[in-house]
Amino acid sequence: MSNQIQQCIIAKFGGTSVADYQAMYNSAKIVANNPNVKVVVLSASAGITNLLVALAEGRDSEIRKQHIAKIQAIQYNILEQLPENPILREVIDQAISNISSLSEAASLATSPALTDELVSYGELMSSRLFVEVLKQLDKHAIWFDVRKVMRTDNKFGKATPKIEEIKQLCCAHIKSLNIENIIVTQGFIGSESSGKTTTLGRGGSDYTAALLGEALNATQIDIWTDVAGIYTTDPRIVQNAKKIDEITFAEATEMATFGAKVLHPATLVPAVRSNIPVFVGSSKAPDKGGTIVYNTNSIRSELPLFRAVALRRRQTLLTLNSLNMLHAQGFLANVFAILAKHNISVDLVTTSEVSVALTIDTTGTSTDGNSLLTKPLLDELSTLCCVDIQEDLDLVAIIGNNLTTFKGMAKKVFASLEEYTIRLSCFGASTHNICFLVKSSDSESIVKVLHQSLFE
Ligand SMILES: Nc1ncnc2c1ncn2[C@@H]1O[C@H](COP(=O)(O)OP(=O)(O)O)[C@@H](O)[C@H]1O
Ligand SMILES: N[C@@H](CC(=O)OP(=O)(O)O)C(=O)O
Repeated sequence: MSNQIQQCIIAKFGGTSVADYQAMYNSAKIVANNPNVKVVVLSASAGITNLLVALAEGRDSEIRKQHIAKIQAIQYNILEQLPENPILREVIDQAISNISSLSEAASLATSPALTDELVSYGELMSSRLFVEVLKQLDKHAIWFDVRKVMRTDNKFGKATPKIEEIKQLCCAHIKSLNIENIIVTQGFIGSESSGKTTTLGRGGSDYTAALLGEALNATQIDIWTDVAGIYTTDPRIVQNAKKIDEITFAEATEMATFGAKVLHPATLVPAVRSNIPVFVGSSKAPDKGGTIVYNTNSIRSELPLFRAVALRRRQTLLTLNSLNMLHAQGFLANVFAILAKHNISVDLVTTSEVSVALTIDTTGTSTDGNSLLTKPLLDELSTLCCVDIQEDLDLVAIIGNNLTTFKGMAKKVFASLEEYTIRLSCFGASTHNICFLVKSSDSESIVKVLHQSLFE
C-alpha cells in the first residue's frame, strides 16, 4: 500500500456479520462494492469466542467434545458452501485439532496466556473462510496474520496496544503489500514482544480496526454490525429507539464507555487522536445507511441536550470504609495505587468523610466477567480498610451535551425515576453524562422510562 492512496477504508465485520455463509456473503459484497476498502478486520463467527473462552476455563472431556463439535459445525457450515478447497479444509481442520489440544491442556491447568492462544482461533478461522468468500466474488484477497503488527504488552486477556510499534510494523508489513489485494485480517488478537498471542479484551475487534486505521492513515473506519447505526438506546431494549445520523466523537465515546455495545469503548481513541471518521452500519442492510461519528466541527446539525441512554451491565460496586480516612491525606492515593497495580480501572467514584464507593471495570476474557477482582487485590485493600462488594448492579447513563448547564435537570430526570431505588449517582465530572447505579432487575425498565421521557 503506498502513500499515494487517496481513500483507504478499514472495514470491520463483527461476529454476526460473519456468523454463517450468508452473513459472510453479505459482508463480502459490501467489500467488493467499495474499491476504497483496503483492509478487512474480522471477528470470530458469532458464538465461537464464547465457546473458546469456556474451553479455556478447563472443561471435562465430554463437555470439551460437545463445545468443539459446535465450533466445527459453525465453521464447516461455511466451508461446505464454498467451492471444494482441500487446502482451506486442512487449515480449518488443523485449527480444530489445535483447539482440541489446547483445551485439553486448559483442563489440566488454566492460564491467561493459554486462554488468549485458544480464543485466537475464532478470528484465525473466520478470516481464512472470508478470504475464500471474497475470491468467489472475483476479488483478490490475501489473508494476513494481524499478530505480525498488533504489538501489545503481556497483559493477557486485556492487553494494551503499543501504538508506535504498531505503526512501524504496519509500515514494514502492510504498507508494502500489493494494493491490488484486499487484506483480510483478524480483530481482537495481537502478540506481545516474545510472540505469544494476546487479546485486547472482549469486543476488541472494533479497537483493532481503529488501531490499524490510525497506523495506515485510513480515511475512514467502517464498523459493520447487526444494527443500522448508533441509536438513542439499545434497539433490543427499546423498539422505538431512533437512529442517530451523525454524532460527535465525544458523545459516541461516552456512549461506548457507558455500555453501548455497538462500539468497543477504546475504538474511538485512535479515531479521535488521528481525526478519522467512523461509520457504523448494518452488514445485512447496508442501504439503510448508518451513523457517522466525527469531530464536532463536522457536525451539521445542532448538538442536542440529550443524545442517548446507555446501559452497562454487571457492575461491581466496592465500598471502602475506614476511620483512617477522617482528616487524613493519601488514603485515596493508596487505594488507587493498589487498584492500578492489579490492572483495575475505576469508573465512578463518590466519597464521604469515611468511605469511598467506586464502580470498577472487571471485564477481561473470561465467562464470569469478574476475573480481575482477585483475592490478592481484595486482601491488599483489606489492609487499608473494610471492603464491601456489591454485585447484581447495572449502570444506566444519560448521554448528552452541556448537561451541567441545564436548569431543570433534577426534575426532568429524577421525576421519571420515582418508582426506583438508585444505589449511587454521578453527575458533574463531565458535561456529557449523568449516571445511575441501579439493581440489575430494574435496569431495563429504567432505560425504557428514561428513553420515553427524553426521546419519545
Ligand atoms: N445505542 C445503541 N445503538 C445501537 N446498538 C446498540 C446500542 N447499545 C447497544 N447496542 C447493541 O450493540 C449490538 C451490536 O454490538 P455487537 O453485538 O458487539 O456487534 P458485533 O458482533 O457486530 O461487534 C446491537 O445488536 C445492539 O443490541
Ligand atoms: N470475537 C471477540 C472480539 C469481537 O470484537 O467480537 P464482536 O465484534 O462480535 O463483538 C469477542 O467475541 O469478544
